[in-house]
Formats: sequence, C-alpha cells, structure tokens
Amino acid sequence: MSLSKVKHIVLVLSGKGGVGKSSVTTQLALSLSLAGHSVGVLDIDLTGPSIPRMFGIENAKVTQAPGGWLPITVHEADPTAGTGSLRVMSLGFLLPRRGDAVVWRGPKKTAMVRQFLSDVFWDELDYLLIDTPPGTSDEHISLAETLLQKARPDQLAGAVVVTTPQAVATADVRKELNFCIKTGIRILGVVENMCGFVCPNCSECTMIFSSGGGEIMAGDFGVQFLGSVPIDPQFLVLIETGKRPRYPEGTLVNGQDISTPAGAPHIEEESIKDAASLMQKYRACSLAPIFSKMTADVVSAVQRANLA
Ligand SMILES: Nc1ncnc2c1ncn2[C@@H]1O[C@H](COP(=O)(O)OP(=O)(O)OP(=O)(O)O)[C@@H](O)[C@H]1O
Ligand code: SF4
Repeated sequence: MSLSKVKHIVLVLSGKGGVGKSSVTTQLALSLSLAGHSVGVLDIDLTGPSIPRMFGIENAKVTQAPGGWLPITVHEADPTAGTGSLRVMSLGFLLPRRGDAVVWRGPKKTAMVRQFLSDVFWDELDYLLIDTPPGTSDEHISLAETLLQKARPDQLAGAVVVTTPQAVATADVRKELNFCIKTGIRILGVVENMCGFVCPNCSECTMIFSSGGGEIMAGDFGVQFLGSVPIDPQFLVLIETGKRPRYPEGTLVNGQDISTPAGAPHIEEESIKDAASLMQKYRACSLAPIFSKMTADVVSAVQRANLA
C-alpha cells in the first residue's frame, strides 16, 4: 500500500487560489529535509500544479513500477550534511504540456485524486506533505474521504491552512477551517502570507495591509498561528526561476548578513535549479528564518497531535 511507510501526513490547504499554498508547501518540505527528515510532496492541485516548477523538476519523467508510480527524487538523504531525502509526485508530471490546468469534470478528477493516494510508491517517509486544490471543492471532499479511508488515524497529522490578509477578511478561510472541522481533519495551524512587502532597495519590511487578522482568526478557532510571511520579490524570483536572491549590502536577517556576496554570478547566469544549489539559495532568502520557525512549529504540532 502506497502510504503504509509514511509516518505523518500533513495537508496544506487554502480557501482561495494564489495565496501561496504551493510556496509554503515547498518551503516546509525544504526546511524539513534540511532538518534531517525524509520528506515526500504530493501535488494534487489540479487547478494548476506548480510544485514541479518550484523545485526545478518540470521536465522530470515519472516511471511506473510494480508498486506504483515512482516519485521524482529532488535529492537523496545525506547523513554527513544531516539532510533527509526529498521526493515529489505531481499531477503536473502527467499533463501533456507543462503549466496546463486540468479541465476534467468532477468524477474524473475524483478518480485521479484517489489514484494518486493509492498508486504512488512512497518509500519510508517521516513527512508526506499534500498540496491540495484551493477551496472546498469536490476534490477536497474526495481527498478528505479517501484519506480518512486509506490513512491510519495515527498517520493523518492534520492541516496547515494558508491565507492572505485579504482572504481573512472574506469568508474563504473560515469556510476552509469549518471544512476541516466537519471532515474531522485536525488543524495544525494558520499561516498568513503576503502580509507585508520587503523593499528591494533597503530590505525594510513594510506592512502594506492591515495585519493581525490571521492571528485573530486562529484565536477564534482555537488553533495555533504559525506566523506571518511578507512578500519578498527576491523570493518570487527564486521560487519561479531558481535564481539566487540578491540583497543590498548590509542586509541583516536575525543578525546574519544575507547581502549578495562580492563576485556572486549575475542573475542571468544563475538559473540552475539543481537540488544542492536550490537549497543553498533558499537558505540565503530573507524569508528563510520565518519558514524554518514555521516548520519547527509544525513539527511540534504534529508531535502534540500524536500524543493526543
Ligand atoms: N511571500 C511571498 N513573497 C513573494 N512571492 C510569493 C510569496 N508567496 C507566494 N509568492 C508567489 O505568488 C505566486 C502564487 O503563489 P503559489 O503558487 O504558492 O500560490 P497557491 O496558493 O499555491 O496558488 P494556486 O491556488 O494557483 O495553487 C507564485 O508566483 C509565488 O512565487
Ligand atoms: S527606505 Fe526602502 S522602503 Fe523606504 S522608500 Fe527607501 S527604498 Fe523604499
């Protein structure tokens, strides 16, 4: 059975598209594997699977083995570096053209979600992160039903809900949280993305929207607030193209100088997304400390859920 060797399954959900769900999934996956965990990412965002692009593996070809589809390896575990393995399976690998959105009707989508949960051969994994379609659509309901059927109760750790300050102001996030409560999926916490803007000239973060809504809403539902993530244009360039983030001289994050080192290649020459350089570049992004704290909080929430 494809999920039998997975220890913890974490869903990444959002009530609305484009709020940064795939970006958060990617960062959680990288931070978990940097912390030594073996990680799988299952991308079933049928509205436009973007995970392969974010890991720089869009052209990878999945193969079929007797145990099921074999996920693509982003990198193997490296015990000397203390990093865990990272593997990815995405619906994007099966689409005829990269970047296509799936236009199937409900039953076919539902069948595909079921197949993805049962026919991907995952080796031993500490964490399987599932990037889900936005909203509380048919796919969601099908995913929740299938997971509850296929996963052991001790495997399904819960959901991380991603929102933006604007989505908090609408009914979308509350709908998503209510969806989790209704379907019996534990909420590990809420992330508020795109809450401010990191200036490319001085790296000062300005809160361009009214902030704090995500935290208040998390409080209303009695769930953990996992933090606020500002918009960093360098993160966008990195995640979309694999190019190294570049910060002005003297940029400090948590007391660490992350400004572009002298002699670093020009952006045009720096688009290779091999796993090692990608991880190095993510570590050099101003958002890295926020994502690694978020990951530590998710790990603690999963541990608490296991004890409950
Ligand atoms: N904090 C951030 N700073 C800069 N860019 C960001 C940030 N978060 C997300 N983005 C960018 O915003 C866009 C949308 O993000 P992403 O694809 O992660 O959203 P999503 O919720 O998964 O979208 P979809 O609903 O289409 O699956 C991407 O181009 C991503 O690189
Ligand atoms: S200090 Fe930074 S954020 Fe403020 S105006 Fe200058 S460049 Fe923009």
